[in-house]
Amino acid sequence: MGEAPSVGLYDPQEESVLDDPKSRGESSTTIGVKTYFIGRNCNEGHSLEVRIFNDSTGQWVHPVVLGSKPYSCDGHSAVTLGEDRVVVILKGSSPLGRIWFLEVDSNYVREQKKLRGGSEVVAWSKGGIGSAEKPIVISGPSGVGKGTLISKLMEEFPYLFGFSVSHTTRAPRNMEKDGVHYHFTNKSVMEREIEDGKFLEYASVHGNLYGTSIEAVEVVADDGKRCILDIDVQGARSVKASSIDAVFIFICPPSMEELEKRLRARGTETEEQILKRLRNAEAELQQGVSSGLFDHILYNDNLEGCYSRLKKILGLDGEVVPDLKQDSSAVELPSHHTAVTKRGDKIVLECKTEELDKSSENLIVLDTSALMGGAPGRTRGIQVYESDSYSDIA
Ligand SMILES: Nc1nc2c(ncn2[C@@H]2O[C@H](COP(=O)(O)OP(=O)(O)O)[C@@H](O)[C@H]2O)c(=O)[nH]1
Ligand SMILES: Nc1ncnc2c1ncn2[C@@H]1O[C@H](COP(=O)(O)OP(=O)(O)O)[C@@H](O)[C@H]1O
Repeated sequence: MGEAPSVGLYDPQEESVLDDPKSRGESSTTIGVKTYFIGRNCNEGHSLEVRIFNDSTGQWVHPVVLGSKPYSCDGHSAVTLGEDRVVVILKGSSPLGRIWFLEVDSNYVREQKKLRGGSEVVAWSKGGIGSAEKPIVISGPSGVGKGTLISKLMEEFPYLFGFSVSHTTRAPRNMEKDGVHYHFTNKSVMEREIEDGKFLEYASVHGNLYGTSIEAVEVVADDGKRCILDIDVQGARSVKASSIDAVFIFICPPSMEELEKRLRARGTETEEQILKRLRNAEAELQQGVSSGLFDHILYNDNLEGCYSRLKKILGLDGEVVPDLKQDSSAVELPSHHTAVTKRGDKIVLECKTEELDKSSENLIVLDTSALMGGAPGRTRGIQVYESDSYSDIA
């Protein structure tokens, strides 16, 4: 294992060590020959920045940083978890979540390194407490009724579901609003954002680019809702190959004639676009039905019947509608901790609480033994509980 460099802050201008990182709120954690320095950047709204010292080469590296960055005003603690990630626990007010993971050698990071010609890459993933419900991916040919079914679901259960607003380079239709139905963008901007690692998946569909940004899914999860993605079969395949664990649903038309009728009746496409969509529908249907990619295939013959079957799949057909909100029974993480230690899979925070003018110490345990997901999405499955003493923590 490499030794951490003499403590100090790297000055990108000077390429030299300046002062003690602790005095600037910077943490350092070592995995193998690399030490990861994580500290806030006051020039960039207090986002946490990452730089790496490679002990074997004696070089400092500024990695490509993927994912949304955490923000911290009051400091943080960092501990390694296995050989592939660092857990970062923020102090102070953190409306967007207190637990973050910096992946340094996960499958996703290795893939991204390869795509970027071997450059050093790290990726942030926000931590999710408890096991939030899986996102729902809905695919199917144009005009089959995906949007109609999703709208019905969102109208009936607005507090349970949130729609992942995709980016697209196609022109808006009459009634479509930017930021609501899609984020309308152009090809060069979207290609640059894809290059910057801002998208969970993207595909060229009917001659335009479409993609789901990491942020689109995060916004829904931050709202404590279950995310619905309306994406094509290529996008569904990318999501399936990623760390995101989702429910995959494919919607089929009763016949090609009925599909054509619905597309024409919608009246949103030109004749040329309708013909292109119908041509593409054949291949989509074949892949959707036979690829084994989808967990459920629904025939949208009669709308109400199809909607009922969709609700059944999602466990919404009973009298008691389940509370799909994120685990509300979880212990709240206090805004400050005084020390952090690691015991196997468990991270223990020592916290001081001030109540009725009395201060007491307690231990908050973050159990990471059943983590799921990870960058480019969330890392879910953290269990949080209180403990009276270290001896109770197995
Ligand atoms: N891969 C991918 N496909 C998307 C995304 N957003 C929409 N699509 C798909 O793009 C296709 C065309 O969508 P759209 O232009 O809205 O037409 P519509 O399906 O006829 O309503 C549909 O199959 C959508 O499911 C996305 O973010 N990623
Ligand atoms: N089961 C159905 N029967 C008849 N028309 C339907 C049905 N489901 C949807 N439609 C209609 O078909 C058209 C296409 O539906 P839409 O939801 O826009 O499809 P998609 O989002 O899959 O492209 C819309 O005009 C919609 O009202």
